[in-house]
Amino acid sequence: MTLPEWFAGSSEEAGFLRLVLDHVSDCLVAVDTAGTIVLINEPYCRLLGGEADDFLGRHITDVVGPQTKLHFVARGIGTHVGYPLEVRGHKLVTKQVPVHRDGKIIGAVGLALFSDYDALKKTYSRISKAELAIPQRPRAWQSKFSLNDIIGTGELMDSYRDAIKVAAAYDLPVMICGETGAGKELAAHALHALSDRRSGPFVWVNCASIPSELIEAELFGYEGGAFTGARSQGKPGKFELATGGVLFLDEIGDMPLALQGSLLRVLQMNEMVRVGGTNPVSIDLSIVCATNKALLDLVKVGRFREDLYHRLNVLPINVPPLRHRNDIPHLAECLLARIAGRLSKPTPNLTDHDRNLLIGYAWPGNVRELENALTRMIITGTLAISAQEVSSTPAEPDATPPLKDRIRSQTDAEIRSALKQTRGNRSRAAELLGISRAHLYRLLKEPGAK
Ligand SMILES: Nc1ncnc2c1ncn2[C@@H]1O[C@H](COP(=O)(O)OP(=O)(O)OP(=O)(O)O)[C@@H](O)[C@H]1O
Repeated sequence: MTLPEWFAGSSEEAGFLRLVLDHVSDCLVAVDTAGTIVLINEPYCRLLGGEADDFLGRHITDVVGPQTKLHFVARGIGTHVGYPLEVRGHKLVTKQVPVHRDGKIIGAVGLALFSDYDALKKTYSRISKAELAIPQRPRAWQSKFSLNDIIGTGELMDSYRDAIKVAAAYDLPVMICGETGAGKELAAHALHALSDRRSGPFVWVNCASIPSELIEAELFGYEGGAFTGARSQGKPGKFELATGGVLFLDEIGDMPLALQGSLLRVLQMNEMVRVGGTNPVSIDLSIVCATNKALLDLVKVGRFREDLYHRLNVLPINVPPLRHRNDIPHLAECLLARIAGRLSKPTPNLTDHDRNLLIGYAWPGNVRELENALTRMIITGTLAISAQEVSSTPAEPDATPPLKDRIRSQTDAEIRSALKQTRGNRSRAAELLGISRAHLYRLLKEPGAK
């Protein structure tokens, strides 16, 4: 390469830079503000069919043709990225940008991004295929709430929050039980936000709201043309979308029996096949389920598979119903401020009468019902709860042991049963529990394990 004075120094750096430019397989040319070629690398010389000395010192339009814009760019007139340029029969896609020194334009550099359109087409097709292969992760698949969003004071709420923290610390299936509106979905979001999988997606499915004939495709995805109406390029299911994160199966008690069998197989094998597909895809996610039904009762009447129940119910979280909580006025005050803020209204104060109403009512719809009553209060100015629904004595909290202890004993029971079934074979017991062997060993070594 023949070089301009300012580039032709004999320092090691200048030599190295010259070598780099010659080794770059893309064509590169630089001009000064007059459009005169001051630098040209080997690949461009090869493409033009000459030596650098044949081109240096000549105007760029003489060498590559009148369609180039590089001499304009060198005078500060524009920048061109992805500019198509035909040079001696070669169809290039180029980038032409000005070169600045001390804030002044001193020339321009032209670089071929692609040396022919075929190379561009091939690259485009590779990118498209790679994009199709990567499951798209829309921003929507994120947890929206954290532990801080769970309002509540007192022992009952502390042990409920502890149960979420414990569940978030393990990569084990979690079963969240609680009445409607008590906060099961909120707990699932908080769990994901606390877990090691928080940077992965949080994908939710409501098993009760998807028609049973569609739920399999919704969960496991489908290949193109798997059924009438299927998208031609297929679609990833919720399992694939949740890769690396948490899959939240809400209302698990409403999952059709046939699908329960498929789900169990997927959890046992740790891999799934899309509907209409043949290739198994391995899965890497945590399962969190929620139910407001007594699953064991469903098991007894044959509406929920017992084996699936045991596989999913490894770490239970019981969300307390509102009537068992002794912090209702505090919760109501916090919610009033939150809802009033959202509605851009002043926050009303609770009177003693309001507090008594709140404490005395049974709240069958739990926190959701409370939120609705408070929203109406902000709008109408009065807290209206139907008098006949207010009981004379507030409900007492259950005298159950702390949730942490219940989780521990539940985990122990599951492990004991698995070890019994496998006659003490820990590898097989781990398999049966759907956890790794190392995980089982960790659980067995934990303080309090029986
Ligand atoms: N401890 C809490 N602090 C603040 N808000 C809460 C709390 N618990 C529940 N909520 C709010 O109550 C509403 C109902 O909660 P969520 O949807 O989590 O209940 P759910 O148990 O999943 O109900 P469902 O069974 O009907 O689906 C939501 O707006 C949620 O943010």
